[in-house]
Amino acid sequence: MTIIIFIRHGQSTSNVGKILSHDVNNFPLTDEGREQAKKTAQELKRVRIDAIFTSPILRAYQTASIIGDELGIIPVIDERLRERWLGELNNKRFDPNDHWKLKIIRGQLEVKNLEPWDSLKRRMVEFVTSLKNEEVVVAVSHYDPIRAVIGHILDLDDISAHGISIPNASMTVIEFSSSPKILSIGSPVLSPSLLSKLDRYIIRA
Ligand SMILES: O=C(O)[C@@H](CO)OP(=O)(O)O
Repeated sequence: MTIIIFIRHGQSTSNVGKILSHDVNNFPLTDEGREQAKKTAQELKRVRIDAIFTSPILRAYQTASIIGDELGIIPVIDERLRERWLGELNNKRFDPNDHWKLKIIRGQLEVKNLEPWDSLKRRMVEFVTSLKNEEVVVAVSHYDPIRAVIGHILDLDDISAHGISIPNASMTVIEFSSSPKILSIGSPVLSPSLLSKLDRYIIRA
């Protein structure tokens, strides 16, 4: 069994500008995003962390570096954690009140080269199943890829998982075994109930 703590990167300039981007070297963390990452790092100090993996994309890598500095762990880049390939939506603004995904499902929008939901699920599950047993791993990724892990476990398609909220720098904790368990979704803190489930990994309650 492996415990994976998926962390969505801290707030970035792309989030503030409501821009979708799979670019690697654009859209850094904002000052708020750096503070969010530091707060999450303080939470993570409460459990034993064996490794940190991160998406190569700047906002995620910066988040992982802030956490790694606090925990004394050097983050390892893993391409499977990268942002969804957005095709012709890349670097485009989106309106959260008239979401592009709803437009697609209603046949009002077609997006060339958008990475399919099944591809997201496949690469995220490949990442999880490549991890060593009995490890506690931090994985810094993005909104859609983390939703895809939840979608895999709950057997939800992209739109059926649309309402899942994964705030910046939040923790989605998965106990991965032959029957995976979701221990938290988009949580800003490790709650006492969650810590009780991680009791053998706790350093400081
Ligand atoms: O832009 C967003 O809302 C999401 C989409 O997956 O990306 P990120 O988590 O990188 O902000």
